[in-house]
Amino acid sequence: MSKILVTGGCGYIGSHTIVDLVENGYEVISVDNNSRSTSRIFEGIEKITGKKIKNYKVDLCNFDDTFAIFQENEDITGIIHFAAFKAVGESVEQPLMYFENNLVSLINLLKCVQEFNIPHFVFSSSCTVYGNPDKIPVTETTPPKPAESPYGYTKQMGEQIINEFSKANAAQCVLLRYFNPVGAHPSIMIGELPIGKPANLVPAITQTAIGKLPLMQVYGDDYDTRDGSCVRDFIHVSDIAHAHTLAIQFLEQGKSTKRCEVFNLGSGNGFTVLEAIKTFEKVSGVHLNYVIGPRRPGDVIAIYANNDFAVKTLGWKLKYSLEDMLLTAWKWEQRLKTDEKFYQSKPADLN
Ligand SMILES: NC(=O)c1ccc[n+]([C@@H]2O[C@H](COP(=O)([O-])OP(=O)(O)OC[C@H]3O[C@@H](n4cnc5c(N)ncnc54)[C@H](O)[C@@H]3O)[C@@H](O)[C@H]2O)c1
Ligand SMILES: O=c1ccn([C@@H]2O[C@H](COP(=O)(O)OP(=O)(O)O[C@H]3O[C@H](CO)[C@@H](O)[C@H](O)[C@H]3O)[C@@H](O)[C@H]2O)c(=O)[nH]1
Repeated sequence: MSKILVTGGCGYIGSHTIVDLVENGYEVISVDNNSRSTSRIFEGIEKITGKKIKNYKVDLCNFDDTFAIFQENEDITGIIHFAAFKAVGESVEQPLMYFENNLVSLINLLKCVQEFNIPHFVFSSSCTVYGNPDKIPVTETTPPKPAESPYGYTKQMGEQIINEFSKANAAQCVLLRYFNPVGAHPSIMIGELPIGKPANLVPAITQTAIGKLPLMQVYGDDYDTRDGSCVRDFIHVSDIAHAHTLAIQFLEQGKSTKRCEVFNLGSGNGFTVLEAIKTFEKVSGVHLNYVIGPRRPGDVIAIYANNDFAVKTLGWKLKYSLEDMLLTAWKWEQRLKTDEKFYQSKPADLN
């Protein structure tokens, strides 16, 4: 059985991917220092899969501790690297913290890939590498634009580091560019746990709907789009998760013709912020308390994916609609309300 090391396994996308890997017969271990998450998420993973997952509470920026995980698990066949800081605004305020955490952890891992001859490496990238594209939908060959934030630079630099690494090493790599992952596992046993006031749209919607936030703002309705609000490609987190299993299978089956392959992971549909809100109101039956506010600096106006390459090459079939994404996110928010520790969570008391 293949053994996959998932970094950031307690996080939003990592936890959903662990479930998908286990359901597809993989043995999984996780490493997460819980700087942005709680290991309590494994209770949910265990309920869904019936499996206990071993997590190493290790900071990947610590090389010796990271190396020790590989010494203890010499049979690791692949790595899926999610662990990173991801808040765009925070990265503008604390750029060095972002460059250090996201790049040092990546380099430490790649050193271990080299040292232990790990054949397969999958990296969490982002459509942020396309910036404000001249033409939509974007394909994998759409030229990258300069990043809008230090966070964005860590993704662009991460891609470059892996590209160069793969030329000089035996490992084969896959870069997955996510669009806007939202929603929760259909079992509602795991989902997103934003820390503090959510910066992202869907947690802002669900927290407003449940009354945790009094009101939310739509950042701008004067863009050149069909209703004036920004356009995004929302994709269910479980569909994103399954693409990781397919990426590992693609590498294992020797189907990659390149040392480093890139895939867009989006639904291929663009919805506006106001359309997402209307869809939420329809599926939840809740009237959302929102106002139109000013534009948020740095926001991309409109982006969505051409996902043909992932669909054809990986055999990726999308299961979930925008309605499913918003309904599962809403059910998860309602579930969190019954668990005060999660519901009231701040970074320090998550663990
Ligand atoms: N969620 C999104 O909208 C989105 C979009 C595009 C790309 N991504 C990327 O996908 C990946 C996963 O995102 P997510 O939404 O699951 O984020 P998340 O914050 O929920 O999960 C990341 C996990 O990594 C852990 N971590 C961070 N630094 C670490 C370190 N140095 N050592 C060990 N563990 C560490 C955190 O504790 C957390 O559990 C990230 O690389 C993110 O940049 C996310
Ligand atoms: O309270 C809110 C929050 C968001 N938005 C708008 O909703 C859209 C989506 O915003 P958000 O959910 O923050 O996602 P993005 O800005 O598209 O960025 C996400 O998606 C990128 C591409 O995957 C990742 O790189 C980022 O890390 C991730 O935060 C944008 O137009 C925002 O202005 C609002 O109107 N009100």
